[in-house]
Amino acid sequence: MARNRKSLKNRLKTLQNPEEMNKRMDKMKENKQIKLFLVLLLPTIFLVVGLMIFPPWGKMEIASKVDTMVETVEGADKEAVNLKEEKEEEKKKEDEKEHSREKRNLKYGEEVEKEKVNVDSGKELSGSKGEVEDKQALPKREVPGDGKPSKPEKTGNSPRKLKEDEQMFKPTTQKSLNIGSVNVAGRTVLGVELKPTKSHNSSVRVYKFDNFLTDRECNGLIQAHKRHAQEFSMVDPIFCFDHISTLKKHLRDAQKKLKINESDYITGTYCLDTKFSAEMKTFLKWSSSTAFYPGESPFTKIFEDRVKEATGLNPSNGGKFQVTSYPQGVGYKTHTDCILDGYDFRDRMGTILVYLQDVAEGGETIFPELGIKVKPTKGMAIVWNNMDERGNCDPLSLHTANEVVDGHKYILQRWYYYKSFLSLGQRPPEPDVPERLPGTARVSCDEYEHGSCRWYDEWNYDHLIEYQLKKSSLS
Ligand SMILES: O=C(O)CCC(=O)C(=O)O
Ligand SMILES: [Fe+2]
Repeated sequence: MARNRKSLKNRLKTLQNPEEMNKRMDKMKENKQIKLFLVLLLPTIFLVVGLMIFPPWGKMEIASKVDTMVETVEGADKEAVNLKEEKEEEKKKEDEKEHSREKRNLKYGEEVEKEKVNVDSGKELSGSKGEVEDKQALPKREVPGDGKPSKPEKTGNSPRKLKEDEQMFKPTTQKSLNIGSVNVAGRTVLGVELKPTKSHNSSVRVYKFDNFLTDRECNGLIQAHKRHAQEFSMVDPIFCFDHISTLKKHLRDAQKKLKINESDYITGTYCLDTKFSAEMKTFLKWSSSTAFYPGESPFTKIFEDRVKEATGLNPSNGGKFQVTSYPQGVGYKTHTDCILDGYDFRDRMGTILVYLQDVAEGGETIFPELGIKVKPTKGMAIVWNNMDERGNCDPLSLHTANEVVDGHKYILQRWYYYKSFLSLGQRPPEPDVPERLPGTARVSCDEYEHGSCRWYDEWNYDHLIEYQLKKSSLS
């Protein structure tokens, strides 16, 4: 309070003194000028400093850079879109190819079904087994009938899934036959051993079952095979040889003078290119094999159950079902169904073969080492073991299909493996090599005997492997 009173007194003193008053007025004017100066100068300073830090020309440059980038990104986007479109187009083509393949394969299954080869039994259809491929054992040489596991290839399954399946898979072993009897369409059919006419110390035993398939089943299979083969014959097949010497023998026999060199083979194979293959088609003869797989027709279950009952052969050790036909003048080389000196138990322990129609003359199945000769008789099955109980391929299991002299021979074949594997009984994916039109069949001419070429509706890697092994001998 005392301080307020003192400052009031000072103010009164100033007002009463005019000199003091003028001094004060001048000071106030000075202060106003400084304020005005500051008000005008400061924004200018800020403006100048601002322009120095963020020059508008720099911004223009950045903006133009951003624009260019946008353009580039848009360009890249367009390129990506084009690429994507191209990829989609490619995928579409690939899918179409795959689809037509699947359609073909399925069609065969449908055909077998359509022909009602299953009418004698109304049993349930089993689902198709497991997976595509397991540990690969490459065949040492070509084995008739394409029975060995094929090379792992494109599949719809992830490697992880395959691995899981592989771990889950429990192989079954089929060491021997256990021949008995079976009921076929209300009749008991009995297995009978075919006695060898030659003495031998072989483990191989051959048995026959009359009327193992009904007439209706035989006819159905023939019809399905014929249709399938007919469909396949729309595209010229590619001719493959186990060796160039086999090709030369065929040419010599047909009295054909064709100059063929390395460039006429499809790269990576022993298969002749389209031009030469078309030429071969005009003079070679072959038997034809078409195949279907477990679950692709109700018949597969009926057949494997019947086989199990009659022979003890376990369905899970069975491979594909193959129908083969031989026209007049054609037979098949002397061979074993298993690999001699093989190193793998995943080999064909037993074979069942059913004759689907009579053959007027020739076409016998001959076991030269055992002295056994079987005349094709409609519905009759023969079954034998190729390996002994320890899993060795028995060389005395050699057999031949004698040339058909009069008539047309049709058979159904199925092989049972000593040790089963994951891809057994699965339709194998077709290899990409050699490049060919979809639906192109392969005629394999392996060894020169009885005109042993065989037209397969499926591909495997044997000829590619053979080629790799014998590449040097090509020239
Ligand atoms: O047709 C035959 O009699 C025998 C055929 C054969 O042994 C085979 O294809 O592996
Ligand atoms: Fe055979």
